[in-house]
Amino acid sequence: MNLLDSTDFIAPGQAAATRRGSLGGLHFDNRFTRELPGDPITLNRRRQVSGACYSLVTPTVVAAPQRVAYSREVADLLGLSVHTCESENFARVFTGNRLLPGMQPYAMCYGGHQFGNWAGQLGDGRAINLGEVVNRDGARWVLQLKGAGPTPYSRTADGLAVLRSSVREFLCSEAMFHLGVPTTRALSLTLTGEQVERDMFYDGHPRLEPGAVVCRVAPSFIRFGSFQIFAARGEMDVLKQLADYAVRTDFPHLGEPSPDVYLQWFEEVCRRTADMVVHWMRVGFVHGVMNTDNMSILGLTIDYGPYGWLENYDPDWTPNTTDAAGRRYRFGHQPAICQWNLAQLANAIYPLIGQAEPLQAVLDGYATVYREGWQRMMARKLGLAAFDPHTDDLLIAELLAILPLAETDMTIFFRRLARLGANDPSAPAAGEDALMAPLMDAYYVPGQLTPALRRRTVSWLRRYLERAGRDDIPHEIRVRRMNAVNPKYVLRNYMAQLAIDKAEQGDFTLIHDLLELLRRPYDKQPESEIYAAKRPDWARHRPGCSMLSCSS
Ligand SMILES: Nc1ncnc2c1ncn2[C@@H]1O[C@H](COP(=O)(O)OP(=O)(O)OP(=O)(O)O)[C@@H](O)[C@H]1O
Ligand SMILES: [Mg+2]
Repeated sequence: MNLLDSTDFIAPGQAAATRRGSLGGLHFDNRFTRELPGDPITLNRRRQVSGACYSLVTPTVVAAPQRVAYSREVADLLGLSVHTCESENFARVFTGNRLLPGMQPYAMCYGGHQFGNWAGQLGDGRAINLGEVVNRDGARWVLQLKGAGPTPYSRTADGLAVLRSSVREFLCSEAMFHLGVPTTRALSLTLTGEQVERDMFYDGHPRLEPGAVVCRVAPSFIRFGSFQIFAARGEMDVLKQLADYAVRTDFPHLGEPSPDVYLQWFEEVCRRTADMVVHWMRVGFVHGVMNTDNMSILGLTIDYGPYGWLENYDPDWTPNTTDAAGRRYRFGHQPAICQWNLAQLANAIYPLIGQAEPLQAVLDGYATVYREGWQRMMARKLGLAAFDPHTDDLLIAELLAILPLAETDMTIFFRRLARLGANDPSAPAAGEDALMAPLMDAYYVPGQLTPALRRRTVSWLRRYLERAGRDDIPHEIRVRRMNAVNPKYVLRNYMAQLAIDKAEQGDFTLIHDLLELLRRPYDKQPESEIYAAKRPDWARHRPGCSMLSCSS
């Protein structure tokens, strides 16, 4: 039987499907709702929800579900065939119009610090979890619709998402995965057939935009703020239940929960978070809204809102106009913000451990874990065999001091470094023009590369080549290694915007093309060379390309 035959569906509002078991390949096992306390009130009304990790809520039925795109890798993870993904029912299920037996939709309760201030209860205001699929390998994947209608946590907002932000979320989740960055995944992008009003820059110019839903997929969507809310309310029993659940479900290798295991768990969360942000720094990703409600307990990148990609290397850049004044979430500040967020998580779980010192020690350890991870990563970007503290701290510091002095495309610059002949003993002695030639495409404004800056850059290149030459790695191997960590293609801000512009006209081809391109971000793809080039000039100041807001 086809998995998504209409006979397999029940409409929202009909009796909730409580039947567990497999259905044409999708096997639901809803451990989160089964094991954790739920909200006894099932009325979908905005309110404070106490003593509960979730509220049962049904996605809002929409007018005309239409599939825009899906990720075949994520479909495969879940065991969904191409035939199923291209069926009409697929769009109905993944906009929330139809529930499959075994699904039990719910919104999660969480709180969070937003821009450094405690915001109280936030929760899934527009995300609705459909259920947990256990796939053929026994792996657990939670399916979550973003933009599926209001929930008790919607506060003053509408519970919806627009095509613009959903294209960005869909493409970037998958692009990040293929870059090797820990992330939530995206199964599908669908249109609802309804219009949603948004004031993109909060400046009194609302417009109607097409409504859309992304189906996200992750082993868990638990956030730092999921623990904070219970600690803040003094609901210690729920805090403990959630922590025990998280340890048992997602960190089973740590053993049965105990104060010591909670500490080890926190240490692992610190390590995973450090690993995630090292990857962000490697590929030039700026999250844009690193509030504690947007931090995954699994160390996954979550919430692709006003994110952006560093084009010219500028550690002070933030894509988020809402953050323009304080630049709290600027590129260079992300590792420190992770530590600040981890400190909030430590505060929240402190009652489970009862001792501040060991928590503080783990938190302090984050700085070391991050630094070492960053050093290894930078050494790889430069094609060095290993980070040598005697020389490489200064070498890298000088490079990062030079890059912002002229607008220099980060992605192109690092990718092109591999073209320099680091194994050739005569390379450092090459003339200035020969040394600079592979890098010239990275400069946005030729005039900014003054003779003094050019001399300084050349002198750094010579130093770098001498240092790299000492490693004695064959050229082809060095190039291969560098090309495996320095992407050729990233989702440049303007590329997502072009895909949005077309999609809003009903043309989804660029979404499909970019999804395809970004499946192989490290490979040469000659037919797509244009996307490996610098951001075009028209995109320099265009909204959506250089500045974004939280409006989505
Ligand atoms: N249109 C909306 N309707 C209802 N709630 C919303 C809406 N937009 C954001 N929220 C809620 O506001 C809070 C902060 O929003 P934020 O922009 O971090 O999240 P988000 O983009 O909706 O979702 P997520 O973190 O799940 O990716 C969250 O509780 C979120 O659910
Ligand atoms: Mg969020």
